[in-house]
Amino acid sequence: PTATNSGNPIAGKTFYANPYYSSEIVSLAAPSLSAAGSAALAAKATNVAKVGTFYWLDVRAKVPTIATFAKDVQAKNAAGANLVLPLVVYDLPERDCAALASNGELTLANNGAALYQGYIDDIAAQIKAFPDVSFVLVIEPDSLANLVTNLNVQKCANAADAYKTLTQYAIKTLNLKNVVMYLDAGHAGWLGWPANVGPAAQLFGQLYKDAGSPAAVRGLATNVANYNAWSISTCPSYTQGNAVCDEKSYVNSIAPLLQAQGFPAHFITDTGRNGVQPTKQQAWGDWCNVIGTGFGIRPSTSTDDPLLDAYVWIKPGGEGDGTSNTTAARYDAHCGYADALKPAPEAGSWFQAYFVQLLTNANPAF
Ligand SMILES: O=[N+]([O-])c1ccc(O[C@@H]2O[C@H](CO)[C@@H](O[C@@H]3O[C@H](CO)[C@@H](O[C@@H]4O[C@H](CO)[C@@H](O)[C@H](O)[C@H]4O)[C@H](O)[C@H]3O)[C@H](O)[C@H]2O)cc1
Ligand SMILES: [Mg+2]
Repeated sequence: PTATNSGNPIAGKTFYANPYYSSEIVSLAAPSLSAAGSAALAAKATNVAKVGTFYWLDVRAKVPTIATFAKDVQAKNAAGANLVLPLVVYDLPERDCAALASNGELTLANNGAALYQGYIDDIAAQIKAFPDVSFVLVIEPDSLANLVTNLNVQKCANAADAYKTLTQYAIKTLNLKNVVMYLDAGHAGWLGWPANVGPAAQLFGQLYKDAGSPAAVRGLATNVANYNAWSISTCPSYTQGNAVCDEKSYVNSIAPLLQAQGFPAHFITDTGRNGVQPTKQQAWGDWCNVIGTGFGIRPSTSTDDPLLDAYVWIKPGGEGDGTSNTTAARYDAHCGYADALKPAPEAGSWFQAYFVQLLTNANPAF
């Protein structure tokens, strides 16, 4: 494929709305809203349950769920739907190495590399069992991005080689006909800085080539679990110093650098929590449970940029970013900041007040 408009492999597809997220809403959010007398919001909540979000394989125990969802997708597609199954691969040893909130189950000291390869093998086996189902995979949020900016963090420095070799293992093993993969690439406020975008492109390009340029690797995913606009006319104050202040400009600045290295990357961008612009972030690096946010543009493969395959909801809105309990093992100070909604549950757990915030502030509205 040559230019930036080579065929979008997910064009026209709809993202599967998995029953895990819809059950969080139907069994947790809606009843709570009704009990609080917000019948109107409860009704809107059930509409959110129909939106296709990415399902995070954040522990090995969740891998068998793939089969459950894939069977449902098969049935729905047999009945005329045009669904793809969106998943996040997210279990590297020393996960989230520069933070604490999302640290995972695997560590290098406890056989984490071998266990991770087993995790990837299990995912591949599930996918191979459903050759007629198309899978869209986001590979390891917050991993390679941390190798660009946080090698000064001991945990990241120690894990750097493992992150690279295991990511290569993942994209080679998951390089299957019914798979489209996007490597996580942070966001405009992380790797979009002029000082970071070159090293980022170098890292992604090298890894792509070292893995043999896998056909299933379509490009990069941006803004995962973050809040940046896809396209904004006035850069918010907290982005000062970086003209690359939205995801569209980040994508358009990194794409040619990747192309130059033989990586014809295309993109997907997380719009699950970017509906309110500018955000209420006090600093651009504030990432935890940010107040005042809203659901953003709905998932769609109709975009305004040939580089962008789709707007997607990767971080499921309503699942927390990190606990605000200062005594918790995974307590990260970012989740105690003034612009972080409190009290907050552990990362990945249902955060009802946050869901209500996103729903109330949704743009477009529900
Ligand atoms: O003026 N200048 O010239 C200049 C030059 C350089 C500057 O430095 C840049 O400053 C940026 C902040 O502005 C930093 O970006 C932050 O980096 C954090 C990781 O360290 C990210 O945190 C992750 O966020 C994830 C969700 O996105 C969480 O899931 C995950 O748990 C969590 O760890 C933040 O998003 C991201 O915003 C850059 O590293 C840093 O290089 C700054 C100014
Ligand atoms: Mg996180």
